[in-house]
Amino acid sequence: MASATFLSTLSLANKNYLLLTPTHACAKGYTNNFRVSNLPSIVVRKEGSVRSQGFVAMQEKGGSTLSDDSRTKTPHVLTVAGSDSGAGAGIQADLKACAARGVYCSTVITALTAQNTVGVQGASNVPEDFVAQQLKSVLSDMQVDVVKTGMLPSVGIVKTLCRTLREYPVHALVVDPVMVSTSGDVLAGPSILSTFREELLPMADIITPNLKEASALLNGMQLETVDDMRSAARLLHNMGPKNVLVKGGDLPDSSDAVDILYNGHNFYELRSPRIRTRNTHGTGCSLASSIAAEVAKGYPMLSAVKVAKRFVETALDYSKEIVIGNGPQGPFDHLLRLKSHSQDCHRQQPFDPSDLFLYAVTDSRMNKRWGRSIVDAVKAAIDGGATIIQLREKDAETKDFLESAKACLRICRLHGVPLLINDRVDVAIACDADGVHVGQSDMPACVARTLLGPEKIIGVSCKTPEQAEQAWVDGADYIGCGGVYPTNTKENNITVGLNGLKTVCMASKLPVVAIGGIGVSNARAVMEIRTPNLKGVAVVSALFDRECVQTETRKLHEVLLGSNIGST
Ligand SMILES: Cc1ncc(COP(=O)(O)OP(=O)(O)O)c(N)n1
Ligand SMILES: Cc1nc(C(=O)O)sc1CCOP(=O)(O)O
Ligand SMILES: [Mg+2]
Repeated sequence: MASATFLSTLSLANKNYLLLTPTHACAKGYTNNFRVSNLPSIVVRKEGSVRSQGFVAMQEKGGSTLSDDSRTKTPHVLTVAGSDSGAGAGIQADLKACAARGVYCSTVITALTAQNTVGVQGASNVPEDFVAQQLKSVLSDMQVDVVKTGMLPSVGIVKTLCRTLREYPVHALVVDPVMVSTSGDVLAGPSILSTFREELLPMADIITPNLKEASALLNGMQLETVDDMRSAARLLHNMGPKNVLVKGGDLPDSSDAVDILYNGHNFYELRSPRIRTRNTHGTGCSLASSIAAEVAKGYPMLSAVKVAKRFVETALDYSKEIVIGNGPQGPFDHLLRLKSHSQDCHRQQPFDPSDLFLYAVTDSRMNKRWGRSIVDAVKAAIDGGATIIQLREKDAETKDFLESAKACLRICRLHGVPLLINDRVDVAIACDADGVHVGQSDMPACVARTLLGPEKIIGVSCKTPEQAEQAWVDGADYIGCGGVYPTNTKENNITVGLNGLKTVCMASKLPVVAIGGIGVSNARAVMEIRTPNLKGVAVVSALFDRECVQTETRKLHEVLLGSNIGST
């Protein structure tokens, strides 16, 4: 193995950074029996603040040379567990949890189970030597940071794992001592207990038993109170793991979910409100995998447990209503995406450029002047024929803006009209709007895209072909081009005129909506530049600085229909 001092000779091309040696790493909590090839490196600024955490790739066992650069390594969890055909628990839950927590997850399958939300209908163990082969395949090739174990159905498989881990030590071992499924089916019998106690637990950085598992490991000890959990944690700690997390989810008479973490010195009582849901299948596997994921990223154990618990609770809460399977214990959604929306309140359609036909952009000052609420303004515009709405509330307090946006969204969803938020990506995310419109000095579209995901609509204001090209590169869906005419609505706005509009349209790979000083009197002239990707007009004052928004919108709608745009 490369010596520890060898690492301290490392330096980066950029002399402003230091690479922490194993001594530093140990001080940061990386104290386990990791192999040097997995040694986490922490790059810090000279003045001491952590810049990034990563892992330096080193030559496999026995090597004393580092790889030729200081590429950061993807945190990697290897799960050694059983397959759940229903995909709520086991290997499948581990993969989803790790993906959700942003770490790579490889898999060694110990057993196949025929399983669903009703229970476990069948199980078949993978032969020991094939478990050994899978372990070797992964550990001899990939730089695994943390091994997480789930269903280990035979003494032979536990022994195989322990033997392999001695041969290929990793940074940390997270043991979820799975014995009984949530449905009550036995996944690892009592014969396994002594091997757990004698071989596996002493190697573990953390074990995560629930009350039944803790009781089984402690020869049937009664666990009914939080004090009992503390006693159990202490007794289990005596068996050798560095940390014990006794999960109190099954504790009777408790409105909170209480877990006890014990590290041999301190007890931490981790409480959170109990989430009432049938969708708890796979909670234990997901929690252990999430802890493994956070440890793989370099978090100390207490932080890893807290973050993992918060993640699982959020996912459970989010998934309260999802319905998968007919049994009593449904899976939950790790990626927070399956939440059911009723058909009429969830935008199902991808962005349709023809939605830009009559684009109504609100203005808080105008609404105030005419004594109408933003919700009433939006309703009236939709009734008049607006095909897309943008909330451009420059003076609104964030809290009020969010509330109004939610109310407007309900109306827009009912009518199938997309609702975008001007400038405020945070508000768009918070209310689950259909997208945002950003200008050249707002959040860059590529960043908004990362935050909003691939499906939301992003519009970008562009006055030049170069800006239009950048909007395309950044992943925008459309551009707004203006000011076509002078406007009082936006201060110091440069007017590009019909020629400028045409130039941008011809250069743009994205659909275009024209904006600035447009109303009933000139909308036709705008559309008559007749470039195929000019799809409509965006209008503020000609709709909202008027007594009757609905009437003005209807008039503009008629003009636009007359100009036969969007059809070329
Ligand atoms: C459809 C549409 N086009 C252009 C704009 C202007 O956006 P921006 O340049 O960010 O200016 P503000 O609207 O934020 O003042 C727009 N809002 N909508
Ligand atoms: C918000 C906005 N953006 C513009 C641009 O040129 O990008 S012009 C503009 C104001 C449009 O308001 P009205 O329809 O009242 O002229
Ligand atoms: Mg803006």
